[in-house]
Amino acid sequence: MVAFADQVRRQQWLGHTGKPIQSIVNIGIGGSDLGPKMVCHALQPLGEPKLSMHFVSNVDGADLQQVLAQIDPATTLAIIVSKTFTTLETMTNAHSLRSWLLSHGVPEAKLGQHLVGVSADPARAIQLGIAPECVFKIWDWVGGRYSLWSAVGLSALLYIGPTHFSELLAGAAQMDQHFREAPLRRNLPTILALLARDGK
Ligand SMILES: O=P(O)(O)OC[C@H]1O[C@](O)(CO)[C@@H](O)[C@@H]1O
Repeated sequence: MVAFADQVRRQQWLGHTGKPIQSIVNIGIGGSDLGPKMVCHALQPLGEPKLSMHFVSNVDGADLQQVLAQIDPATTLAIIVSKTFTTLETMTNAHSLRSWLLSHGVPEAKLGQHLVGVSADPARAIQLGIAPECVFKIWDWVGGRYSLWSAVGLSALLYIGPTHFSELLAGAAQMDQHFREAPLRRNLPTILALLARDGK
């Protein structure tokens, strides 16, 4: 995943016309959308300025159309993120985006340069035309709401780069440890949960 991200970030991963990737479109919903979207938003100052990031989750076609109006198929990389690769909203948007690429000049044989997948079920991703080596695997035991820390974080990795992404993972591991060990009155996730409850 890091080798792939490095290639895209160094402008060595080329679209079908030989131009480097400039736009990343993350297609997913729930945990396959919100985590990476939040990281890209929150860590924008660390983001790669040559990449514009887009997130599509709504099955209402207006969501996807708004993004397609801003990007060039020749320089677009779509990441289809779905643990199951069966989620209706994500599959609908993935098929629409695939058709848009094909109808805007991307030859079927070169779709692999514009489409990658993240899934616990790589065979389903390959059926969509994604090259086997471009399917990044999520472990079965990763729950959707925590999946940012797995391959679902690919768009965040592309945007903030491997060094910052490793720091993000290390920070999460540190917080896991703090949650397990800190006394309740100083336990940050516990305090946040209590504040959220009181806020209701
Ligand atoms: O990643 P998938 O399989 O497309 O599922 C999308 C989301 O739907 C849920 O299964 C339920 O909302 C979440 O856990 C998950 O993040």
